[in-house]
Amino acid sequence: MVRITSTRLYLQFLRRSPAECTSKAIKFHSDIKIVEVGPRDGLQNEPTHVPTDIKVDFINKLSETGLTSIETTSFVSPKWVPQMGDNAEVFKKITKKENVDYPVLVPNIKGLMSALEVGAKEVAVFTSSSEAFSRKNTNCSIEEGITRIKEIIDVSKEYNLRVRGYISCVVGCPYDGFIHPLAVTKVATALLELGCYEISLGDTIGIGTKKTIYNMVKDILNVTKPENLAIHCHDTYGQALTNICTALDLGVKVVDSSVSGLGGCPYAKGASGNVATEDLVYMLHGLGATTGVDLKKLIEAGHFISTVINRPTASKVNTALHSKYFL
Ligand SMILES: CC(C)(COP(=O)([O-])OP(=O)([O-])OC[C@H]1O[C@@H](n2cnc3c(N)ncnc32)[C@H](O)[C@@H]1OP(=O)([O-])[O-])[C@@H](O)C(=O)NCCC(=O)NCCSC(=O)C[C@@](C)(O)CC(=O)[O-]
Repeated sequence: MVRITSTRLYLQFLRRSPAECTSKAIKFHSDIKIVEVGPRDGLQNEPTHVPTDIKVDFINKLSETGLTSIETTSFVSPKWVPQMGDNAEVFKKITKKENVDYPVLVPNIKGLMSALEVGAKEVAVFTSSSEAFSRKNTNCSIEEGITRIKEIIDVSKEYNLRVRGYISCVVGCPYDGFIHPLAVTKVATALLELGCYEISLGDTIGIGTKKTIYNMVKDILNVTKPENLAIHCHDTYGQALTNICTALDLGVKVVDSSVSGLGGCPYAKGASGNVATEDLVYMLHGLGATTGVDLKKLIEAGHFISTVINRPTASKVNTALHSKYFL
């Protein structure tokens, strides 16, 4: 807590405009891009099957909120993640808006080919900074995973596809425990060298704190600029917003989130959803940042999906504002 020791200092403090009291990074980077991962990261772990048309309606509603990137589905093995088994149908059926990107997650060349067939323009590849998680999630080592990613990127270049890279377990792993920042920097360097335009740093089990997130991002900034990074925080321990602010303070300007806080990873038992997009937008707007997102429409989309999957929203902002806006 700041202790004000003299009346003069106290008066100076009171005279500061609200903008001066905001996070450093927000002042320097007022445009924050949100990558909505609810339809993919959010729904992939849902135990009951969500009908394709519901997924399509959900994505269409998200497309109307002002979000500019919506991760739509994943072209992974349906044996591993059955919920994403209707990937092609979902992708083909959604109404694509010109100013919105619809990236899809792919684990290998087979997934990439399916994504190309339906006309995806951007793919996301994924690996981990933890060896054990890599094996659980993709049945291969980190090194083998990076070889698969190289194959994906080589083909993607021929088709002018943008490739975003995810790294999971950037501060901790459910199997390997604490992850050293150097392990993350090593994988991030490899993905950037291969040609990923952005690396999304995933705190898969939401175990990060201000300190561990700071140390991890700071270390990666030895090899790349903040413009090449995104932060992806699950909220298992309620630290997501704080951790996101920590990354923003270091210059990161892209944040992943899931409307209504949907989600969890099928290979990280107990991991809860991503930070809720509604909570993120509320926080960013409160800091004076621009996101282009209409909070009211977002709340409606979050309420829609929570209702159809029969799950209370994990967004505090949605809980607080839904009745005010809609009842
Ligand atoms: C990578 C594999 C495929 C390896 O799985 P495998 O079993 O080693 O692969 P395989 O090559 O032996 O294939 C097994 C079967 O899957 C099929 N197959 C193989 N590939 C595909 C494909 N692309 N699309 C459709 N089918 C596929 C393949 O054809 C074969 O079918 P069969 O001959 O038995 O009938 C598997 O482990 C997999 O799909 N893993 C994905 C797991 C996943 O989706 N996890 C969640 C996403 S990552 C995440 O959530 C974290 C993140 C990104 O959000 C960030 C964070 O929070 O940390």
